[in-house]
Amino acid sequence: MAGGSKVYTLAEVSAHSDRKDCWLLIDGKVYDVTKFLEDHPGGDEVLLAATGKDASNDFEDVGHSSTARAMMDEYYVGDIDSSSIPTKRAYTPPKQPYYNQDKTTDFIIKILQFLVPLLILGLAFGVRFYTKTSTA
Ligand code: HEM
Repeated sequence: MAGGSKVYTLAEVSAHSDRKDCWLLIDGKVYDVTKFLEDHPGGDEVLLAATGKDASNDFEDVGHSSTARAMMDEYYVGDIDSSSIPTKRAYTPPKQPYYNQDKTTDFIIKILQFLVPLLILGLAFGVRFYTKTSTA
């Protein structure tokens, strides 16, 4: 099958996912690699495993040569209807326990951590001073 300018949905591409009929979706283009399965240097299993989805990452991860990329034209049958590919879900931050945005209490705690030892020190000096003067 050659020279297709047909637009397929992901569901249509997914319908061709076996050894006798194997289509791949790579970079928005649809390839019928059925005849190439046995000749693929990476084996047929990887190609079959890459069916029914956007195989662009799988294809790129292997680091295919320019020769491999040139071969693709031969198997090109059409393009993908991009609206049929599920888009990545928007990032939703994980639910966190209540976060104290108001730093006032933190600030008060820090001041107290600093003041309380000072207070104790002052008290100790006060007591010492008092006991000294009273006994003198
Ligand atoms: C129309 C699509 C594809 C064509 C024409 C193609 C062609 C080739 C060619 C010519 C090679 C030999 C090495 C090179 O020249 O880069 C190769 C290797 C390989 N390909 Fe593909 N390939 C296709 C799709 C895929 C996909 C979707 C996968 C999925 C993972 C894949 C996995 C591999 C692996 C694992 C190797 C072996 C790499 C190695 O052993 O060095 N290929 N392919």
